[in-house]
Amino acid sequence: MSQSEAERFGARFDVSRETLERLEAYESLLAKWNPAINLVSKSTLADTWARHFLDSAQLFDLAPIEARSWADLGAGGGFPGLVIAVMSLEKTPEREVVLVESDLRKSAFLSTVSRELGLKTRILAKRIEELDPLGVEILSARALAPLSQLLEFAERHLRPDGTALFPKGARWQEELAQARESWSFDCEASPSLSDPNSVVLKINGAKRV
Ligand SMILES: C[S@@+](CC[C@H](N)C(=O)[O-])C[C@H]1O[C@@H](n2cnc3c(N)ncnc32)[C@H](O)[C@@H]1O
Repeated sequence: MSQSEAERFGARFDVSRETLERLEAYESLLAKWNPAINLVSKSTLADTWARHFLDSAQLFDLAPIEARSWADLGAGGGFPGLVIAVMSLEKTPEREVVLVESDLRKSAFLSTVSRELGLKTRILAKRIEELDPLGVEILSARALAPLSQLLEFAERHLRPDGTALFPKGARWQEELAQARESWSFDCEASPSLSDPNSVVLKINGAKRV
């Protein structure tokens, strides 16, 4: 862990020392478990704050602070869901973050971090397609599926007035055009803080056309 990275993160997102200590504990657990279960690619592990924490935390500010329910689909090693849960504990403590991850070893990791950090989460070790509708206010998914598929998940799991937040890479415009063939929706694309070619798509009011 680089102290200056944590400090920069703290200043950028205006979070307390306690929140930074929780993220440091998360970083240690990630480094400990990663060789066995490959939660993130080895090449990004040395740069967890920029590649994973910052990239996840940017979604926090795009969601209404009053939202009480958030689900992160295909959470993997906890990005963005666990970072959102850490920030929520300080800033909106009544919020519950549901983490959906079908891989049992990864979901065991999510449960361990969550318990050790005292987070308000619910870990669902199931396939997204097998879940009863979650009815959440905010839905996120990073590196899970093309936008059209994510909108199908949102149709089932997001409240009609809810907001979907999907980080997307360099081909985001192509995915957006393809999704518009089957869906109508409002979409704002915010430039990513972690990669100049990437964006976070904020989607509301998705309906099949
Ligand atoms: C490429 S990883 C991304 C993980 C994390 N969101 C990230 O950005 O680091 C996709 C994750 O989604 C999980 N996954 C894929 N399809 C799923 C499904 N249908 N239901 C639940 N989890 C799924 C995989 O096990 C994997 O951990």
